[in-house]
Amino acid sequence: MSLTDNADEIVTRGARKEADSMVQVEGLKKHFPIHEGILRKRAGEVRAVDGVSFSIGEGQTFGLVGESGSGKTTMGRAMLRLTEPTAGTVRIDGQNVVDLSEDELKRFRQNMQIVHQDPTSSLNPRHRVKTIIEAPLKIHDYGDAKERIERIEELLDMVDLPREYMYRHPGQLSGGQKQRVGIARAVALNPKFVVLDEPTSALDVSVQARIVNILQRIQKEYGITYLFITHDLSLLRNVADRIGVMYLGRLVEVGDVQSVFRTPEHPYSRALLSAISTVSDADKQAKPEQQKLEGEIPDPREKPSGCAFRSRCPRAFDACSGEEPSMYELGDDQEARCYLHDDRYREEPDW
Ligand SMILES: Nc1ncnc2c1ncn2[C@@H]1O[C@H](COP(=O)(O)OP(=O)(O)OP(=O)(O)O)[C@@H](O)[C@H]1O
Repeated sequence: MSLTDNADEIVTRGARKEADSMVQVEGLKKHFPIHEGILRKRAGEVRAVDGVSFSIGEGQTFGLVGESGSGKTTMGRAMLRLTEPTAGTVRIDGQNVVDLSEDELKRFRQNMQIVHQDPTSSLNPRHRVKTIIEAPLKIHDYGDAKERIERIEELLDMVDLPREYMYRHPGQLSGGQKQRVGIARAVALNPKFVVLDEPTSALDVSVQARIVNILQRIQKEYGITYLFITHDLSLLRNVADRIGVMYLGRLVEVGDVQSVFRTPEHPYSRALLSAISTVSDADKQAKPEQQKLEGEIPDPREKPSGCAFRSRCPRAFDACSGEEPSMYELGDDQEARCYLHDDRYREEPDW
């Protein structure tokens, strides 16, 4: 265990560890100004994403988990520049997308796509499926009309939809079928990186597994790198290679999925894991004591000083209200932002 209280050191270590990564995020921030009163005067800001760094290996899935309001969607959108980041860099296949001009960004979009949570609002109800899937192909000058139809057929096969569905409107499809159209549209140009923003949470439980299955199959076949955003940690057990746990705009734990499930090293991760019933006995074994997550996530405008989780943390002690803890390296691929891992506080209750 070592204390990494120097930002440069963290960046260097991350870069070395993930030399073959497809996605590298460093110091990403997105702050939203808050305006109040008739004159809409600036009255503060919401630090939705506040200095986040992580990377994703090529063809891998990084699961991003946290309660509602922790900043997951904003992070996914800022990474794709669907909202402009306030600071930081996002490298996708070596290209810092934050640096791209509008024209360059438009071209680069074929490499990075998103699947939205709600397929109903993300598909234009007036357009046929053909028009919806063809849109990115046309924008990026993919072949002639015949080649585009062939590609649409291929994509419908890929998401297990009958080819004749290309002549249907979204209103004639079930929720799961609409989401499959959303996936077909996102992968139409064979992107390198796709953000999956709660891709199954608006769907019936019965169709969720099917959607996950399709996403995994496509990833395997095309080697696509995923950021899988969810508030459902149990979903990530079989889907993610690595996990990032987010709380009030910051990552509090990052690690490979096995390690985080077996031995969650941040009290927040432990609390999230305690709340799910599908943790296996093997996962429970290392840390049998369960912790309940009490209270609500604080208003991000009134973020506690020091460790932001301390207002809800059963293990909080004096140091937690001082400086925010750094990320402590805890294994080959696991780190947690918690003073319980600092040698200076080893006297504290053994958890
Ligand atoms: N356009 C915006 N203007 C101001 N604040 C915003 C904006 N978008 C998001 N926020 C705030 O940023 C914080 C993070 O929101 P975000 O939607 O990214 O969280 P989330 O973890 O994805 O939550 P959910 O699971 O509910 O989607 C919240 O406090 C939210 O109110």
